[in-house]
This record gives sequence, structure tokens and C-alpha cells, in this order.
Amino acid sequence: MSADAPILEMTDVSKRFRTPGGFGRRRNGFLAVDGVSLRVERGEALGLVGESGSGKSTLARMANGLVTPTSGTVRTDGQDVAALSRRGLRRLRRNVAMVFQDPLASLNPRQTVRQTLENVYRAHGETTSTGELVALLESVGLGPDYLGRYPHEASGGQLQRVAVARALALKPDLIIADEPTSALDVSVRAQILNLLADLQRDQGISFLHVSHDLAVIRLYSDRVAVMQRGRVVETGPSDEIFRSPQHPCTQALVAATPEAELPT
Ligand SMILES: Nc1ncnc2c1ncn2[C@@H]1O[C@H](COP(=O)(O)OP(=O)(O)OP(=O)(O)O)[C@@H](O)[C@H]1O
Repeated sequence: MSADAPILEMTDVSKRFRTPGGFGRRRNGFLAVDGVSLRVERGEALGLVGESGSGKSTLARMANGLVTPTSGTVRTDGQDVAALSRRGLRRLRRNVAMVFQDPLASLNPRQTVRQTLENVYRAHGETTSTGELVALLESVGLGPDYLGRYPHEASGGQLQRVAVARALALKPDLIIADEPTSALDVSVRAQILNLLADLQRDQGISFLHVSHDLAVIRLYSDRVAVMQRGRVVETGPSDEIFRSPQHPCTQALVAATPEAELPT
């Protein structure tokens, strides 16, 4: 780990998907991410916002090696992800955890919460104790009784807490949260977002927070990057971006967010 390097640095990163039978703009595949450069500093929450299909998820997945860039460089902790050995990649996965949109889909329905969490440790050659698991659940606001539960025995909000616990298990430096609340009831969205904000503040974890919801990004991100058609068209501190959006795409996103949802 290098103390000075940003936790995530992407330089001129592109991703072209090969799409069989494509024509016109898609003849040579589809350029989902087009020359993006961005950084997430230690302890910072960067919000990635943009319309549907603008490339946010693809970019987020390149940040932890789930998707391989067609060109450009991704560095986590100063290390070039493309140059990592198998072992290095495993280390990357413990250092950069993901929380996905739909907790039910991201958890195995046949495994209890205990098994789900134990598997994370096992995958990295570690063992854990019940005490550790209870403490982990406690850190996301769940009692010890959840250890024996199956996914269908918990609500969407509780399951997303389990998914956050799973992400936290190996003490990552960066959590990539891809629309972590959009599958949840409005009433529990704020609880999950507050939980993530607490983790950033109390444990110094950095966040790359992907959302199409500008109000959420403004509340929970220090800086914002706005994507349109595979490119980052504007970046800046959250408040500034919302107070005086410069790019037409950002202006349109701000205009489409109801005033009541834009805290002052
Ligand atoms: N595996 C793939 N093969 C081909 N095209 C893909 C693949 N994954 C994504 N795409 C295309 O790349 C573009 C960007 O997708 P991506 O999911 O990154 O966007 P997004 O901004 O996260 O969208 P949303 O907010 O709807 O999730 C889309 O047009 C999508 O159809």
C-alpha cells in the first residue's frame, strides 16, 4: 500500500464491447467508456452520475478488475491492475469491495448469512470466529440473530446491510457501490446511505458511489463526476456542481431533480 497514491486512479480508460451483428455506430463494437480519467483520493466519496447507459457501471467494474479495459490504465493503491498476478488480483479484490444494486440477487438464497460471510474469509484463506461475525453484523446495525437467517428471511434493507457487511469483512480501502439503494423501498434508502456515510467517516473507507440520482450523490459524495455517452463531461466538488453546473448534461440532470430533493 502506498500512502501517497490515490486509492483509485483511472487514466484515459476505454471499454469497447464486441457486439456480434452490430451495424452503424456499433459495427466495430460499442464504445461504452471513452477515454475516462478520474481519481478517488483516500477517504473520499466520489459520486458517479449520468443518464442510463452512459457507462457508469462499466467504469465501476473496470475499477475492481471485473471488466478489463480495452485501453488505458487503472491503478489501485498505485498499482497497475493490468500488471497484477493472480495473487495480486486476489489482493485487489480484498482491497476494493463491491456493493451491488439488488441485494437479493447478489446473495446466495441457499446460504445463511453466516455461510455468506464465512465464504468471504475462506476465499482469501482466512478463518473467522462467531465473535468477529457478530461484530461485523453489529457494525452494519444488525443483531446476532441474523447469522442463522437465509436471504428470504430478511427485508431488502436488512439484506443490503448484509451485503455491506460482506463488503466490509476484509477491511477494504475502497467500496464501489453501484446503485446500492435503487432496489430498496424509499423508507430504507436513507438508512443504507447513512450507513455508508458513517463507514466513510468512522473507518476512513473511500467510496465510488454510482447513481443516477443526483440528490443522493449530492448528499453523500464529496466530489461528483458526470458521465454522458461514455465520457466524463464534468467533475467537481458536489456543492459547486449543483450550484453552478457548467455542462449541458449536468444542467439537465440538475434541472430534472425536484427542488425539494436538492438540499441547500
Ligand atoms: N457486456 C456488454 N456487452 C455489450 N454491451 C454492453 C455490455 N455491458 C454494457 N454494455 C453497453 O454499454 C453501455 C453502458 O452500459 P452501463 O451499464 O455501463 O451504463 P450505466 O450508465 O451504468 O447504465 P444504467 O444506469 O442503466 O445501469 C450500454 O449501452 C450497454 O448496453
